Amino acid sequence: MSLASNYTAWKKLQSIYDSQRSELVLKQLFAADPQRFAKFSKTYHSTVGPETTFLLDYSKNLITEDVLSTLFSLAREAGVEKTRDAMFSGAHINTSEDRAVLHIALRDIAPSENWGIQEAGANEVKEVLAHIKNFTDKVRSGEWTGYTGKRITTIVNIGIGGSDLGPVMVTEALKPYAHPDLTAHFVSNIDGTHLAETVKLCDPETTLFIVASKTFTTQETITNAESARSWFLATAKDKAHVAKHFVALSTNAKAVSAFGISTDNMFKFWDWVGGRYSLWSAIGLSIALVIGYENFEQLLLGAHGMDRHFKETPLENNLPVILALIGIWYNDFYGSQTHALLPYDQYLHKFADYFQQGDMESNGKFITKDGNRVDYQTGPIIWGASGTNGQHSFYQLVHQGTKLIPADFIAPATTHNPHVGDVSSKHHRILLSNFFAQPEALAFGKTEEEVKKELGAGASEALIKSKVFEGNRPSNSILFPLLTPNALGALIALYEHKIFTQGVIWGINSFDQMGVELGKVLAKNILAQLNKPEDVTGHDSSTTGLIHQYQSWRKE
Ligand SMILES: O=P(O)(O)OC[C@H]1O[C@H](O)[C@H](O)[C@@H](O)[C@@H]1O
Repeated sequence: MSLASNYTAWKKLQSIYDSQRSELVLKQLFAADPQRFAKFSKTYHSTVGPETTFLLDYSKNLITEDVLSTLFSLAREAGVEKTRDAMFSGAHINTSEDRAVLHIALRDIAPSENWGIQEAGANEVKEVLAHIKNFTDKVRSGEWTGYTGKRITTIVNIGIGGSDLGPVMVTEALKPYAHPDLTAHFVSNIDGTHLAETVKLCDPETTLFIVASKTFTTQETITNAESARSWFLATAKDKAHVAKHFVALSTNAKAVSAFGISTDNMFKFWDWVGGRYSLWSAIGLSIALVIGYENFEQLLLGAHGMDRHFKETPLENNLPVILALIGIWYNDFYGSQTHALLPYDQYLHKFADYFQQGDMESNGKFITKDGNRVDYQTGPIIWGASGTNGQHSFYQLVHQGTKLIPADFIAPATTHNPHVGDVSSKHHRILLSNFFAQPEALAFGKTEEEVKKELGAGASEALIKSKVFEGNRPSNSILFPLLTPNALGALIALYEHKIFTQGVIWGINSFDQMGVELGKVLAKNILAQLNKPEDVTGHDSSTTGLIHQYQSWRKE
């Protein structure tokens, strides 16, 4: 496998960038081609389940047909199609861990394509889905009761990283579908404050703890779960009651039993499900509890539709591939460091947080699969907030700062909350007017002449200059009818496959996460030294100094 920078198409892209960059001006490109929107936008229609549609408009990007076709050549040269097919067949494309990558098999439903069947064992997937359905139906109907016979009203998911962010993001996004009498909390941080503040809101008689951990060895999760159990037993007393209030989601049955949770109350998944791709697996139990199994299935089906699109559509019409390639154009040729995800939907307020792990843990790597150091940028820094809040904080820099920040604007045409008080339609129209205006302002800006005209005679040069918007700042817009479980599933899968495609082009392994290990090991070593100053050995003077100061100040 070669470095991406050695590909012919990469070199061609570099020369296009060097020679044509000054011509890539959105104002001119739009003026020169009235068909630009038609040319550079696509509507996605799901081929499975209920009609899920969305429009991807990528016309406000610094691209021409020549740039795009060279980007498609790059994808072909890098073997995107081949590696994609290898993933769907169950090949061990996660080479460093020698594992298949089959989150696509978790949502391979109705009708099943048997993707990666040998590896995934479709029956096992179905069995776990049936287990989830059975359990969630019981809890939601009140048939499953706590140790005093009361129904469960509160669930607390204890997990971190992929065992937390997906469930948090999706349950927030799909609140309109939530069970009215079930409240969900999520505890992730090892900071005891997180659990302490959460259990203040819980009654041990009516709370169900879901211990979510793929490995079941994660320090934060196991510590939080142990503390939650002792909080529960302080009231419930009898250990036998734990069975009604603690379930586990894991690939590690042995560790689950050792923790004291019966394997009957364990929902299993497999090592071919990456943590940051696991909301579709048993890790989604909290989602299914909150929105109901049928809606959870719709989420899976939405993703399945996008999987098919990704697998079957030629690259030129393939939405995840288009997003990936445009991202590479900015990341590797314009030198952009970040990519903003800006959903104009309060329900999607955790979307950027979710894809911080999804994208940055997948593609934040400097070593290729065959061990070479890359000589180009890989994964972008993902960040963002829901509109319009961001407009009143960081958009200043996006519009007039010195950095090029490509952004995706995401919005539903219809809101779940058309009526607020006795006001109808107003909020959503204002919201969407901003969703349309911001990409327009970024792309086309405001010239000095326009500012001068506005300010009239006598305005100082400095004031005029400060009000100029250079424009030519790129963005994608994604518009869909309504944020349903199905639409959300498709949207998440769209970004998952974008990440995949970029990883293949950069030649890195998007499915391991070696970079999180070193800190964990050092923390373990330091934890054993925290008692006494004389135990603190083997560190640099800064680390030693910090620990000594902590030891002198602490009051526990
Ligand atoms: O689900 P767990 O095994 O508890 O892992 C939780 C998280 O911790 C690890 O450090 C990884 O970086 C994440 O990818 C993972 O999602």
